[in-house]
Amino acid sequence: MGRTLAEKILLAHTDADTLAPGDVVMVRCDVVMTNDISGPMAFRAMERMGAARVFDPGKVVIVPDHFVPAKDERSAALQKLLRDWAHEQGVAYYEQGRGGIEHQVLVEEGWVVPGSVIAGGDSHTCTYGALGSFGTGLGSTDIAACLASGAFWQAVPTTIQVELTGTRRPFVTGKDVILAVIGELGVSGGLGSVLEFVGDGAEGLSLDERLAVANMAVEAGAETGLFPADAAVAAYLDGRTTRPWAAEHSDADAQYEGSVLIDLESVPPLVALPHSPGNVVPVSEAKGRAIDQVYIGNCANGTITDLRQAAEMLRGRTVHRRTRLIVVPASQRVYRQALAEGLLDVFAAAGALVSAPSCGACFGGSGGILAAGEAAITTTNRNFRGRMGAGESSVHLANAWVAAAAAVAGEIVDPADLGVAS
Ligand SMILES: CC(C)[C@H](C(=O)O)[C@@H](O)C(=O)O
Ligand code: SF4
Repeated sequence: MGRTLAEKILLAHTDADTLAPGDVVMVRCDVVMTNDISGPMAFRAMERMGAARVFDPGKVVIVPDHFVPAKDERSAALQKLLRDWAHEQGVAYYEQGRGGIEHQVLVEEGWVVPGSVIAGGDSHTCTYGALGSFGTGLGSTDIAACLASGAFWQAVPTTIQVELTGTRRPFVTGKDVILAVIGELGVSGGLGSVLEFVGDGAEGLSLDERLAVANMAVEAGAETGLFPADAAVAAYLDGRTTRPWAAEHSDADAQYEGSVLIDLESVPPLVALPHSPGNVVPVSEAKGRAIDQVYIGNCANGTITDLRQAAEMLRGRTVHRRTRLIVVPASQRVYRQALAEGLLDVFAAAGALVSAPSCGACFGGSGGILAAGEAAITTTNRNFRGRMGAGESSVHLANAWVAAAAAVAGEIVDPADLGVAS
């Protein structure tokens, strides 16, 4: 019987001769990643396990990103612990100013290659599926086990095939593709599964857009979201990594748990209404909702592609007087690229605040917390109640075109109604 891409990757990382969905197998990791929240917890768990050193310093990456720059004494202490630990263990460490949000950093820095297994102390480790890597988020105790032994227990997931066909309409991005999928599957429809994206519509997504899609696989409950590696991935990795890799695909007779077919021509720009990423409606149905804060950033949609879209919408325009706009490039590389392209000046001229690469307000950490009664539209991936601040605030999720258009209008609008500034 044929195997899915996920089964092939996992099998290559176990000592087993065969595996099937539901089997619990010990999987070797190629990379273990953790951050300033999950890291310190994992280090303590590692100590309790009696492990003093990591299994392989060349395979461990530490990225402080959730509370950077340190927002208070506590976050400063956590970051000091992380920094000291990383240096003591001799593992890779991306200091603020040289890194950014963990997932963007790992991809940019060539840690992520097709066919690899990456264990991350963060639920959006599934982002790496954009490059055909089995990236998966684990709890801190599992991360501690990975740091100490280089392996973790994984229940072999089933695979749901998501076929994307056709051409996208204007102002429709990878964000809308994944919102459409979550709208269809629901927030737990992917539990115990991997989402595998195939079809001409998947191949037509740029790498940045694939990152946005894979990133939100976990919002459908999935273990990860996989794109089989293709020429676009090969081109991206060229000169970026020395890690060996090979492109794999699911066999033609592989067994799927289910399938979803999305005709991209029928997908308009979408908005996930408060308080669930599964609460998806066409932007036309969200029109007219007043917006206090627009936030363009996060590990799903803080890429140069997102910033270009936002800048195109904002060039020569100003942010509405009742609204504030915060733009957070996902990494220092994205920041510098945006600077070189003049995008940061477009934002500043429009009256937006450009912040340092960080998780920032995405999870209510710092730099843009919402007050009770406030409404936001963001390019982030979660809009649970209280996610960005007060329990009585509300968050809408959308792509960068829609978010930037809302900043101009002071309310949610269809970006097509506004058009891009000439
Ligand atoms: C705090 C952190 C470990 C968490 C996660 O695991 O995803 C965060 O990044 C989030 O997006 O909620
Ligand atoms: S940007 Fe947001 S979603 Fe991504 S890792 Fe940071 S807190 Fe989590």
